[in-house]
Amino acid sequence: MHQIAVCKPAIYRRRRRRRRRPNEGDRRSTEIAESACCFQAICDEPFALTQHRCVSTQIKMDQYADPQLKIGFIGAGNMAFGIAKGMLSGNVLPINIKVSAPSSTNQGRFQELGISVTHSNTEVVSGSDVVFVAVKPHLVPLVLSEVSPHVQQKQIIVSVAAGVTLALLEELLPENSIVIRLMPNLPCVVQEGALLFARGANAKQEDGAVLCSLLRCCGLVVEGPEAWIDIHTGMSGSGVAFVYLFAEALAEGAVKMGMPSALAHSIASQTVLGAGRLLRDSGKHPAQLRSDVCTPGGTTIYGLHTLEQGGVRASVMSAVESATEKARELGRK
Ligand SMILES: NC(=O)C1=CN([C@@H]2O[C@H](COP(=O)(O)OP(=O)(O)OC[C@H]3O[C@@H](n4cnc5c(N)ncnc54)[C@H](OP(=O)(O)O)[C@@H]3O)[C@@H](O)[C@H]2O)C=CC1
Ligand SMILES: O=C(O)[C@@H]1CCC=N1
Repeated sequence: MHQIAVCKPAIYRRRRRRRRRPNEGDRRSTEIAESACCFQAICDEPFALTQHRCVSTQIKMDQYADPQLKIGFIGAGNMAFGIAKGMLSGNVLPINIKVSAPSSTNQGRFQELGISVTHSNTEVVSGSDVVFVAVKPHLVPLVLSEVSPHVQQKQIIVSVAAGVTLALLEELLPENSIVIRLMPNLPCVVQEGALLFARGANAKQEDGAVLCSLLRCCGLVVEGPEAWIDIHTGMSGSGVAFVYLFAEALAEGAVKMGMPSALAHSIASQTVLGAGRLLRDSGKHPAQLRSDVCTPGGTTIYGLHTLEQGGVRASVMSAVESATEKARELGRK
């Protein structure tokens, strides 16, 4: 039996809400009741992950983050920025976020959002309720040994580092620390991320709910067993780059056939976006949608035949496999 928290069903994702002020409680509870889109469910079948609307509701979670929560990021790179940007489109306020990094190289874009920055990791940890560890995987032991003396038991420590296991995180932090392992992806920055998290031994359902409430505007947020995190890393964390490669190749094909490059790239990105939205929002299997595009004897089936001859399906499956294996390998180091 897997515990699955689906925080943001696709059906609601398009309804953007303006940022709320802390005391807009009444309107918020009405909206929560209306949308009922953030809940914890117990599902027997992993297939429920694809349903976006779960199955049997057990605990209804607070849909919005506590506006008083203090959020810290250790690391000011691409992923920290993506998550912070996604959070700000919910009801998290920039004054409640602090980011640390050794250099100022990446701090400017956070400052532009009104987020405060520092070079001190311990300052971030000391002032935060939830701390995101967003440094490269090999730096996690160094960073956690530095901040560990400042970690308190009420804090939630969330690592986004590929391959770094809950067991290692728990070993590097004080006993009984609340630890969550999260694998996000870059489209969090445009609120279209796909995020999977697993709770450590001391992280309760409520801690998962707090994380969901913070991430609810980053995209689809799902809880699953830790064994799925490396797979999600290969399919979705890294998978975003596989899709970009496909988009680039689409555009290059069009350039080869004589279309101007800028137009080709613009149409390629819209094609990927449109195909993705239709796939997600229709709930149809990709094979069904593919068939909807194919006229018998028409252009698409000729193109698909060429792709199959090139082994694209096997290549993509192998890409997910090798990225997953690499994540597992990082975890064994
Ligand atoms: N990029 C992605 O799409 C995804 C990344 N991840 C994970 O996110 C994590 C971060 O990746 P990403 O954002 O791409 O990496 P980046 O290289 O963009 O950013 C790394 C950040 O870590 C900072 N840093 C380096 N050393 C320290 C230190 N000792 N203390 C505090 N901060 C430090 C860097 O500082 P400075 O700014 O000074 O260089 C930089 O801001 C990785 O573990 C990765 O596995 C997970 C999913 C997707
Ligand atoms: O390439 C990486 O290692 C990270 C993890 C997933 C996406 N980027």
